[in-house]
Amino acid sequence: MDSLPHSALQPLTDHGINTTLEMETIKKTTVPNKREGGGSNMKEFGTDQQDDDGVFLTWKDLSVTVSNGKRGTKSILQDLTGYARPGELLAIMGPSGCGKSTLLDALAGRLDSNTRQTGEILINGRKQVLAYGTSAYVTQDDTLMTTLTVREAVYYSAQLQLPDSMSKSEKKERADMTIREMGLQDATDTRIGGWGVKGISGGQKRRVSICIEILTRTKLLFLDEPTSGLDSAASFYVMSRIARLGRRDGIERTIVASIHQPSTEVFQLFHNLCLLSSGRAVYFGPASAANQFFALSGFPCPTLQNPSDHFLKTINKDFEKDIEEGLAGSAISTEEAIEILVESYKSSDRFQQVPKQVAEICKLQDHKELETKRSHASFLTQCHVLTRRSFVNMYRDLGYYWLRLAIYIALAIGLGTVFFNIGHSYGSIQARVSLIIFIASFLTFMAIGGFPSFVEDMKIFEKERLNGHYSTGAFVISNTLSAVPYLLLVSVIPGAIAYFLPGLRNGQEYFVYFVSSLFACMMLVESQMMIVASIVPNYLMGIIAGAGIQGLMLLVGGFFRLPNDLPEPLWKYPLYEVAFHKYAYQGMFKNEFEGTIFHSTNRDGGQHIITGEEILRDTWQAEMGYSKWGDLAVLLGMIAFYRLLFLLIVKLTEKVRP
Ligand SMILES: Nc1ncnc2c1ncn2[C@@H]1O[C@H](COP(=O)(O)OP(=O)(O)OP(=O)(O)O)[C@@H](O)[C@H]1O
Repeated sequence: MDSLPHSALQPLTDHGINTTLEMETIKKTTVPNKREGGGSNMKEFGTDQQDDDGVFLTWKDLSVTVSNGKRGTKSILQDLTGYARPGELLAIMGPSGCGKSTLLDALAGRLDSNTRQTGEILINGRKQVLAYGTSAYVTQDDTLMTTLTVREAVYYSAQLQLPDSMSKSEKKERADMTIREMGLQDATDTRIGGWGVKGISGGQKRRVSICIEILTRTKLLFLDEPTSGLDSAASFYVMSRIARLGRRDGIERTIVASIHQPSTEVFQLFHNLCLLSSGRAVYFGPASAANQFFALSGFPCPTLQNPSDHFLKTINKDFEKDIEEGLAGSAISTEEAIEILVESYKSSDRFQQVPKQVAEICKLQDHKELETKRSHASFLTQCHVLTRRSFVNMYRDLGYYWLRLAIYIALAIGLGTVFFNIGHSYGSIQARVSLIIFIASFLTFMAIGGFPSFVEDMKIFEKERLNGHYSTGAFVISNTLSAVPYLLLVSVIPGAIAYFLPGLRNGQEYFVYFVSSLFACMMLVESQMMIVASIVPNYLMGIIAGAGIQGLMLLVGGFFRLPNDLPEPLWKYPLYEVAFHKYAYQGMFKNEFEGTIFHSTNRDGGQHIITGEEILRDTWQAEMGYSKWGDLAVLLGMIAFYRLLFLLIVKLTEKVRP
């Protein structure tokens, strides 16, 4: 369990407000008349009708099913009807696996593609898509850049999400204020940490995730278990600040949160409660009336028991025996208890009122269409901030480039030693070719080693992109720019060792070409791996798929089987033509051999001369119609092509997402 540092509790006492008083204040300020919102009369919506900037979210007969293969379909949500209104906090509660996250996903338009949704979800009475950036969603898992400190993570995010009209200092102030609001002031300079590197605690990560999503104060906020990993005091402070957001700066925000185990104090912050059991509604209505509903249905909350604990205990059928015993001598099973509650809810006035309220919300004519574009940082700012963030991440993540640099140096020293001073004899031709092939194939092949780190980047990108933090174009550009210095480093240093120790062709121009070609190949492999990551976002499968693609290209690159010997359908056309190895090998061969002469002495003492052009044309069947710079240009063109393809795939995925 994460414990909140003492100073994190200070803001309340700093302002001379005690906990109870603050709760009262929250209730008074954020809970207008509609706190008792069970009634269906239109007066109830009076204030909201005037506030046409708020977001009314309604759902009617919402069902979600998932295909269970041959076993048919499994129902996750069944005929749910409800609403969430501006200035209010709707809590979704229920036992684990009852469908809370699925309901949130459905409302946020993020259901998995293997699910099927029926029923109607309306925003401000209209069917409209929640465009990127019009809502924020704090997901259950904390996908954060582990190498950054808390301050950096929130500050970079503020720079990305807040508009250019805000000054840098204002953005910084907003970030600092949000960090303080979430009680993270003592952890600001601690790295988030992740696999293998301990950083902040799980509960603190949860709060960093919330910080990042509440920075822009979107009008619609979804939170999936915002208090998981938090102790009861931290849960209360976090939830009270979230509740306060509902009516901050004179703007009413709609907040929907799934929550597992609210304390009595936290429960009192909820305006409405949606209680689910196995995807069915057990109760929907004012949170304050839920206790009475349970009592009237024959399940009164025992004195001194937290009502939310009582609700969950009554409807949790995962641990049948314990619950039965827990039902204070009651002879009925949990299944029966749930049936009684569901029927009791269906026959209640409240159940009749909910669709009426939904209809009334939908009838309101003056609701604006949801803003489709939120004001962001400009594209240039996004590129700049993302490049800086990515550069810092690559610098601090040993697995991204540093480990590769160390291994490349070791390999280059190995190569330099094995091929040390190959000389200029006829026999050195074979050694030169072998050395070049090893460098252009194996060293570039190892560029897939950065894949796991890139997959982590992709996860963060996907989460941030779904919440509309920045554009896909900015991500691709920044990822390309931030990688350049590191790729230069891993191609120049090991490249120089592997070039000069064996004594490859003398001359600055030749070395520059060699290193440029190595750099282009590494970047190309990374670009191909980006595409793999966008299709197979899983380490192991991605590395296997990536290695398979590289292996195939290596096979048809024109060395292991000469170009004219490759079978024409498929292997020569198109694979040989699209394999980057063809251009890498031919470019590096031309760089090494074009314009050179090698002498050999026969057994009888006769001299034999072979030119570099003959080696290229006759031995390696290189295409001599264009220069080595043409090969390099093809490699650079391929980098651009693969990066654009990645952009296209991500954009298409966004389009086909439900
Ligand atoms: N895309 C999916 N494919 C298959 N099953 C799914 C899918 N989405 C949800 N489910 C199933 O639906 C049920 C509800 O899942 P959901 O994540 O909504 O529950 P939850 O109430 O949020 O649980 P928890 O509180 O433990 O997070 C689970 O049994 C889950 O396995």
